[in-house]
Amino acid sequence: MVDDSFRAVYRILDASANRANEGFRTLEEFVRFGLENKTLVAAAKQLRHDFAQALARLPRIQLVSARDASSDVGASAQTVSEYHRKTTDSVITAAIERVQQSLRVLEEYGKIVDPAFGRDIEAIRYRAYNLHRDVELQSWVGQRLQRLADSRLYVLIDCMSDEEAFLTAIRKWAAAGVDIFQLRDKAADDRTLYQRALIGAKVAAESDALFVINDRPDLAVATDADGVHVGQDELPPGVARRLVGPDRLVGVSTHDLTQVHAAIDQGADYIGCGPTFPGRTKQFDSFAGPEFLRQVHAADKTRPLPAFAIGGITAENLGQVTETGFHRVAVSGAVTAAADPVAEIQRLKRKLESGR
Ligand SMILES: Cc1ncc(COP(=O)(O)OP(=O)(O)O)c(N)n1
Ligand SMILES: Cc1ncsc1CCOP(=O)(O)O
Ligand SMILES: [Mg+2]
Repeated sequence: MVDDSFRAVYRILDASANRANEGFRTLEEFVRFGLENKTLVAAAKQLRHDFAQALARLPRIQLVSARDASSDVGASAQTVSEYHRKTTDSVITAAIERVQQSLRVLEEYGKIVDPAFGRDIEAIRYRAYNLHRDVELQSWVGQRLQRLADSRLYVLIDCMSDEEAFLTAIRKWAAAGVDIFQLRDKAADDRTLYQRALIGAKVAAESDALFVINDRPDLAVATDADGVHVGQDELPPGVARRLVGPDRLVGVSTHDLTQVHAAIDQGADYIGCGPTFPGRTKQFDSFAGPEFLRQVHAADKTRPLPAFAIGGITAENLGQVTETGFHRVAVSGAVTAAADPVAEIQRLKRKLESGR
């Protein structure tokens, strides 16, 4: 029979142990079947195993004897939010919170029964914090990579006349179908770039569009942008990666297949391929043209990598791009200089999605 003075403690430990186990398993299923990340699966399994080892210090028969789910006054106290899970991210967040809260309860009340148990659970709790960090980062970068894979229309924008015009354009153009924005403004000072990028990253995130900074990994990190785009004259992709970290995107400009393969080897998440046609935003002495696009599309190695044709692309010449096999484009003047940018965005998007 359970000593009444300990009965409440045993019930608390029993409930928290079950809740933590359920949370660990919920996380592990996402890491295994959602992220398909072997390293994280191994870490999650090991943590769950070590947690079970720590629980073995508790008098199990006492915990089970004290269990009385039918008289649990907390069982009927539900919050509305616990029945709402919109995405796997919200499931993961709830599971992480459940594990962390349960481990803290086990640690504090477990010390009453066995101080060594409290110490074991404290160590498990800190390992759980790190695992949760890695799962959330992987999940966030996973989302960015998925949105990148789904992207078709990429628009390069400058700082525009003021913050309001900048913010309004991003909001309206994202709603019209822009998948990725890149802030590229060679005339702007750092403070202006920084302030616009803070706004752009936030507004783009609200609209499910990605927001990338041209040339500057430091600004991408400082403004929590989704990534950075570097050309052949900027920092090498591997260095940009070191600066922005594993959970942001690194895009690389390419003008021939050698540069394409180098970009892939250095960990690019996507490539820009051009310049394709003469345009108004940047002048070139020569053009890689549609032939380069055909080469990239035909090269097996580039298969999985999102590639955006760039340079003088408009709705009028888009057909010359899509017939090479490309179905992603990066444009600037076609949208920013259009009389009706929203209509132009919709026109480009329709053509990209229809393939003609
Ligand atoms: C998507 C995309 N592709 C290519 C470029 C060109 O980048 P880069 O060669 O570094 O030239 P600048 O844009 O820095 O003048 C790009 N910006 N975006
Ligand atoms: C930055 C850059 N790099 C290659 S072409 C280009 C400019 C793209 O702008 P537009 O679409 O107006 O030619
Ligand atoms: Mg550049």
